[in-house]
Amino acid sequence: MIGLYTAAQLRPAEQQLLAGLRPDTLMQRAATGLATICAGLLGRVAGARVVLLVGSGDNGGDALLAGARLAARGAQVRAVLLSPEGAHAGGLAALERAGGRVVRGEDAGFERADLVLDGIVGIGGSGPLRPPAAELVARATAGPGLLVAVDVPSGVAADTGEVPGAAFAAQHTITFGAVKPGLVVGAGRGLAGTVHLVDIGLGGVLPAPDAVQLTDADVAAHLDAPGADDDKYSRGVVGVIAGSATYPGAGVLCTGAALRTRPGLVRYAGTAAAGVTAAWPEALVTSGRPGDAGRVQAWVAGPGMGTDDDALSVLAEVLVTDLPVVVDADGLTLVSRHPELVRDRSAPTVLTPHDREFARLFGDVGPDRLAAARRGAAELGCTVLLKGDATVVADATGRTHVNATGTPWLATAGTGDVLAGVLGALLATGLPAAEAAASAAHLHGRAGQLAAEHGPLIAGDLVRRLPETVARLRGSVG
Ligand SMILES: NC(=O)C1=CN([C@@H]2O[C@H](COP(=O)(O)OP(=O)(O)OC[C@H]3O[C@@H](n4cnc5c(N)ncnc54)[C@H](O)[C@@H]3O)[C@@H](O)[C@H]2O)[C@@H](O)CC1
Ligand SMILES: [K+]
Repeated sequence: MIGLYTAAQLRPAEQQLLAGLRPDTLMQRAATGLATICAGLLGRVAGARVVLLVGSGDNGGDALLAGARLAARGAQVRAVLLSPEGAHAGGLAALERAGGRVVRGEDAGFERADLVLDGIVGIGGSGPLRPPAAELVARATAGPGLLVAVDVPSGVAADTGEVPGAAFAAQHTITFGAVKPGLVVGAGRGLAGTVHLVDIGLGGVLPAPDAVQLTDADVAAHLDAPGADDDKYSRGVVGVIAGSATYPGAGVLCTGAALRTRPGLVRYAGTAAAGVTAAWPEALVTSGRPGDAGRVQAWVAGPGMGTDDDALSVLAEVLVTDLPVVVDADGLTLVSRHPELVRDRSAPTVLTPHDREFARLFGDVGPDRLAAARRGAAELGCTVLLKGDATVVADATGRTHVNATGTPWLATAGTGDVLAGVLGALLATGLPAAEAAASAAHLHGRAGQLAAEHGPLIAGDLVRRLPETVARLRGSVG
């Protein structure tokens, strides 16, 4: 599990750690890590042209100290100071001692730079990047130099990923102590590039994280192989309500995904029964009501089921049970009209909206996706899986996961139906809703990555790749 930490969580931890250390110890550790990674990215340090963008806080101090280390190894380092009187004095002195030079923006040589290090602002930033910083960023990023951000790309809100104005579009972000949410979610995710974490020794003093990312190993732990005592019922029976006689596709994809994630038993209830059974003879189908399907441990309801009164009565029948339920797609439209169907439940419910569905349920997502998912979850006392470039899962207690897998190729018809089926299968095993939802997003993203290795993907490819994805995840942890 990778913990994501806000500035408000990091600062006291840093203070606590610093209490027993020399005042500049953490900054020196940060700068050493920064210089080492920059050297690795450059390949050859001697003679490399490095430009530092230096703000007046400690983020600029990090850049100056790292620049000093690179200069000491023979790099030609130039520093542009946004506020000459405010620049970190120790960092500036170290840079000059090592042969680095302070220059005006016009003399930075961005057009010939090998690497630009953005130390304008880190976790101390607020609001849109101010005009002089924004102008400097525009010029710096137009050149050929490798774009490396110190701690957080300037202009990205570290806690949320909000990007309210101009920002440094980094190819790499070298972050200290812990990964910040803004590097992995929202608009910030798209500006952070590859994230490198430098350990500055905070491990023992960090509180519980604000949010987490699951790793392959975390998800693999939920995908254990059947034991000798297992039978088709003991692995968790999923019930699927999806698709219609006219449009059976959602039922086929959702049922297939559930079967392929955790083969045991999948039951299907609805008017797409004929299409589903043709595609998946392994599923037990009924064209009747959910109550006719037989016993299940979790329901998935919604993809392609329609939004008329019949669909509403079917959804209501499932939501009055004391079983975990995933509500997706058309089911979300129905819940937005009848939120009490979810609010009044005591069993776990997972809602899986994309942004427009979320807006219908809870109002606009806004720039802070973590806060939005938490808000929705608290409002209806459920788990919200907010789909996106980095899917966010929050439960009613505020526990939050940010997904770390996936590919833009997943933005194609039917992939949501697959996710709903994967999630239903995991929920039926008895996993808590938030774990099931976060694991499903992770697995779905990995299946997408695997399918994309073979070319442009369609949703059916994800279903086909699920067994191999599960095998790879399990294999990755031996
Ligand atoms: N606190 C610690 O113990 C450590 C901090 N470190 C570094 O210190 C950084 C935090 O330092 P600070 O608290 O000094 O804050 P920052 O350096 O992140 O930001 C403060 C500076 O940014 C300016 N600023 C704020 N918003 C701005 C905007 N919208 N446009 C332009 N300028 C803006 C402020 O005027 C101020 O000069 C971290 O991001 C990290 O890089 C690291 O050295 C590791 C240890
Ligand atoms: K920065």
